[in-house]
Amino acid sequence: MVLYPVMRKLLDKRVVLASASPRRQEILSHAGLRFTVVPSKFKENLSKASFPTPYAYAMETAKQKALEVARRMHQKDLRAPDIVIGADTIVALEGLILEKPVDKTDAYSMLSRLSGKEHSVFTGVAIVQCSSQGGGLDLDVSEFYEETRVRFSQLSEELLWEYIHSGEPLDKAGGYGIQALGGMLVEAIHGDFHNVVGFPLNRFCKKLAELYHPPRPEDRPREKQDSIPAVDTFDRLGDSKGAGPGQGGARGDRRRPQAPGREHAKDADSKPSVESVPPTAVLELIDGYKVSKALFTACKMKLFDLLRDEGPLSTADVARKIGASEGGTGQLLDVCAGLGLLDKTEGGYSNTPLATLYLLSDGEYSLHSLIMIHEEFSWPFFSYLDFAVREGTVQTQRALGTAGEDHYQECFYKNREKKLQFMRAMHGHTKVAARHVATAFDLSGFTSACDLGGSTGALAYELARQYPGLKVTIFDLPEVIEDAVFFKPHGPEAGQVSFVPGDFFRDTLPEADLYILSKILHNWPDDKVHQLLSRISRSCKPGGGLLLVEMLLDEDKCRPLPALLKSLTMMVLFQARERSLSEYHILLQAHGFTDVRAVRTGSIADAVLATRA
Ligand SMILES: Cc1cn([C@H]2C[C@H](O)[C@@H](COP(=O)(O)OP(=O)(O)OP(=O)(O)O)O2)c(=O)[nH]c1=O
Repeated sequence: MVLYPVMRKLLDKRVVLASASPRRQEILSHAGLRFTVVPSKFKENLSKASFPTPYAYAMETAKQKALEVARRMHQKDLRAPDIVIGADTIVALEGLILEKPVDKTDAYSMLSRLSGKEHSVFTGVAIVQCSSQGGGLDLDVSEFYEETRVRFSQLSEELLWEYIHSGEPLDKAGGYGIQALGGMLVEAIHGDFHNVVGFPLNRFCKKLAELYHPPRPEDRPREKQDSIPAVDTFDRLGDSKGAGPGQGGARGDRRRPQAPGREHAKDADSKPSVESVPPTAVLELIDGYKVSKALFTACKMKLFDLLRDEGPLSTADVARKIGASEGGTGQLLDVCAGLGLLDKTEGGYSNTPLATLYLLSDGEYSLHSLIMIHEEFSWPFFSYLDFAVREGTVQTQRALGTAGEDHYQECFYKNREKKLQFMRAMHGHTKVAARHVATAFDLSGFTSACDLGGSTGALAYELARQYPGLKVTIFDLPEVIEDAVFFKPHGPEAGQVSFVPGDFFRDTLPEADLYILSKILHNWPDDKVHQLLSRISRSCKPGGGLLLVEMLLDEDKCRPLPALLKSLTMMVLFQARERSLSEYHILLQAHGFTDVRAVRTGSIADAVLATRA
């Protein structure tokens, strides 16, 4: 769907694939991309230990591969290509990164490790846009990664050696090729097959669509030629001269995103015109609320559940089953198809993987309850955004028709059904990013953790899975704890997690080496935030840790857009907000925490770790 417009945009560009991998060449040429192959000479020898996650390593290697080619071509030709694409595929198992085996013995050691277990295949991709002006080279890097989970069956020694002797493992990450003989070793795969073979085509197309069709105001950050340390520390952020922390520091030259029209406005000679600054971006902004409302409505009508259970279904069937008009249902279904949530074929409508993963009401990573909270609570509060901005107060009276003091209670704990909906919403939202957060830092030095406001335990159970030596206590309101049992997993990690009822503003906090505040600080106004941090600071022993899980704003507070919108939501609902790393640093320092580090996980929540001085 996005392919054609994107590929058309690339037709007049010099595209280079910085990879010797025949698989990548094949995947991209089958997708209709025209490109030249220039294998990268970058030595894949970055220190793995310096990356907090395997995918951070893969993304950085991909970026360095692409940058090496862009610079080399620029030096040689004095004209770099328009776009250089780099990729790096790795296999990750139990914290270990496996690349291509060096010999048969190495292949044996890799494959026997993978036998009978599930592992992740990560491909990091870098898209480097080059422009050479006045002899200089300006590079603009966009990166992403994709993860596919692969489960191997139990491999006998005989099969293992026969496979190794076939010669297939040697030029492949993890020592196998799923696309050929190695496919016989694989019991199950969850995610994009092409990603395992070396290139996540689907994500790549979406990324291109984001970059080229149409240009969006919240364009990705621009990078100069320096590399990105995966962990931001405040000290590093503060290095840059004349810029706020974060600009020109750890994340390179992150210039302001250029909204269409901004660059024209700067140029006094060229007056913006409808031709040079088309209105597409504004029209898209106008339509934003329609997109949200279409999603809310489809979820409210449980269309995705219906199509999972009985699909593919025609418009008439769907309309009949949900008791709605055929005309309206057809339009809603088509919009969902246009949004990439449904596939429409001659056989009828069915869910796309995106809908299957996130929009079913009972999926493991379901965001259905979260969507319903937005429909029922955020939507009415946002209707009074102008009042909230003007008056600087929460618009409970206008939005809910009540003047309740504690509208958090009002919204989410009104009755058991609402409370469970809220808990399910938080559960799905936390679960999506839980693994990214749990592995953002090496927390193996901690033996006890206390997740304050940890609700259903979505993060606690993931921490327990990642750190078998860690005991996690969830400290939350009694009414939350009494229903947390519904979310308990069946695995051994359940035994590492316990629940203590209490109010973190009033009751004594349980003892722990590591305190966790996951999406808590953004719920409260500043005075409450200080009150809570001061209580944690008093309970935390010197050397203990505090892990914050929030969406980090960039230092200029103009990016990333999801964090900005989240912040606006927190303002409208609670007169609260999201913060930048330097703001957290100041807060944490004021309460006796030092060594503040952050990892932007690339998922829907980032992680900040600090140590009690
Ligand atoms: C897991 C797996 C990997 N692979 C391949 C994809 C990649 O080519 C390779 C991982 O090595 P990479 O270092 O990512 O790529 P490469 O060395 O082949 O090419 P270049 O560095 O020039 O870009 O493993 C498969 O073909 N099938 C598989 O199932």
